[in-house]
Amino acid sequence: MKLQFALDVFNLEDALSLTRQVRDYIDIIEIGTPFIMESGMNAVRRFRETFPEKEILADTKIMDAGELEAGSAFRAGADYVTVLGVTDLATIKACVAASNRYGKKICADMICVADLPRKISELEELGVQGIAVHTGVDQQKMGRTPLDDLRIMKKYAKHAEISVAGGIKYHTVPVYAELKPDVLIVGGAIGEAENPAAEAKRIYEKIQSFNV
Ligand SMILES: O=C(CO)[C@H](O)[C@H](O)COP(=O)(O)O
Repeated sequence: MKLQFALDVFNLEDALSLTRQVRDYIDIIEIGTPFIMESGMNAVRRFRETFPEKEILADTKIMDAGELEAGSAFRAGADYVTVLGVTDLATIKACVAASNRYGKKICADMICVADLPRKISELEELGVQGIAVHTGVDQQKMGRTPLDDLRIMKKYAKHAEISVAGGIKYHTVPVYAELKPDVLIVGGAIGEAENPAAEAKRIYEKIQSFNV
């Protein structure tokens, strides 16, 4: 199980500095959607140069023009690019084509997908390499968590790597880790902590205790 650190920030230099503090405790760096909206693919390029040893996910949440937009993020240095599961299958197919051209991976974000079992089957049929269970920031404010969706995902996914995101914190890591997703995604709990390095370390170590 890997730890993906989501950078939902706005300032490139602050994000680089924050990531330097936690780099020993994270496996995947997520260039979050608000960050991409602010800094574009320049953020992906800078992180690729600065953290050559890390995997990078560009959280583009693609909705259209799949080949064009995914290709842009892969050329900038992303190892994973996200597409929205709710979009047209033609767009998802185009993203997968781009991932195969660059030898990288597409991750479908299942935020707001109503029929998870059906969508999981369609995505795996198209060759999507990763699927993310995701309760968004606005949904979290209504008290929702991604736990039930993760249970469904584990039941129906056959090949794809499974990741999970949505307000995960140190004390809730075990309930997710017990379900054995491939990637746990944590944003605010690390980025907004008083001591991000200490928080990343204890979350990373907790995850490692489930990897034995
Ligand atoms: O994709 C996202 C928002 O759309 C976030 O990156 C993801 O939800 C993880 O952040 P947090 O742990 O703060 O919920």
